[in-house]
Amino acid sequence: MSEPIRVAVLGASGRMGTTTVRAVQEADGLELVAALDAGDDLRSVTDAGAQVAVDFTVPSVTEQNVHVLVDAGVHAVVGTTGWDDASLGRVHDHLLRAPGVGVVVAPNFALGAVLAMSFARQAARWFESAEVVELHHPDKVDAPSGTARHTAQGIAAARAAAGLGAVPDATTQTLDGARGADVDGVRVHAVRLRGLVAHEEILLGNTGEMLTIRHDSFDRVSFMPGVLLAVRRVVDRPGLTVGLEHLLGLPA
Ligand SMILES: NC(=O)C1=CN([C@@H]2O[C@H](COP(=O)(O)OP(=O)(O)OC[C@H]3O[C@@H](n4cnc5c(N)ncnc54)[C@H](OP(=O)(O)O)[C@@H]3O)[C@@H](O)[C@H]2O)C=CC1
Ligand SMILES: O=C(O)C1=N[C@H](C(=O)O)C[C@H](O)C1
Repeated sequence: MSEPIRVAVLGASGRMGTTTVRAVQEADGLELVAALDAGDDLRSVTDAGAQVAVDFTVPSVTEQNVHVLVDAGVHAVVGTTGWDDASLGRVHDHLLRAPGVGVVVAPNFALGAVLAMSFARQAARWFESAEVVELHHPDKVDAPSGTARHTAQGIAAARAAAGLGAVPDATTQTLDGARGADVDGVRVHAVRLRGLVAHEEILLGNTGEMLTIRHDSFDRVSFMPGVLLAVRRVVDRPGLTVGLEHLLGLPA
């Protein structure tokens, strides 16, 4: 039998961190060797001999964590939000100087959410209108969600590739925020409600019809199959991968 993959979890006491620690401990072929929280020294990841670190921390520290891990030759699986083209570009460039090291950044590890985003990209070219509504627990610190941004970017790219123009919208008078955030021309709305975990609705409209694509994470265990898949794959996937769709063989 092959040796287990040695895994560290960053943000281990958080909502996702605690679920990830449990999932790694229960997974075949993985061994939890370090669990770090705010204030812990990242050197304990390498001291513990971790091959892969999973980051579920906070947007303000996740990029710096990844650079430290890459310098140490540790593969990274990142679920923390807050990434943009500039921060992803810096990690991409860093990885060119660290051959063999892999980083997977995924805004959502729930298989249904990744499929919903893929379906939305596939459908987007056939609809005049598109808007995204994300709904989360009120303890979430960022809005809109990383998933909603990724969804809107995918829809916008599909619309552009199909030669569609701007989404129709006659609004000229509005309260600030009433039409949500503009992500590449696609409106994104964020709801924060006690009782929710993580939910998204993608609304696609034509005259006389609407297609709704909805995904619900009712429990954080929904993210774990995707996290474990990424941990197992990242060790043989050098460079930067953005989005779990690439590991599931879905069209990007
Ligand atoms: N990709 C995906 O599928 C998913 C992504 N997420 C994202 O994951 C992130 C975490 O979410 P969630 O678990 O709900 O948030 P929490 O606030 O529950 O957890 C974050 C944890 O990170 C800790 N932390 C802060 N700074 C550091 C640091 N420098 N090193 C190590 N740990 C640190 C915090 O500690 P302290 O509280 O002491 O500051 C806290 O325990 C968010 O960005 C969220 O959007 C969430 C769900 C799914
Ligand atoms: O903070 C959360 O809870 C979640 N964050 C991620 C995001 O911002 O997209 C993934 C999921 O929506 C849960």
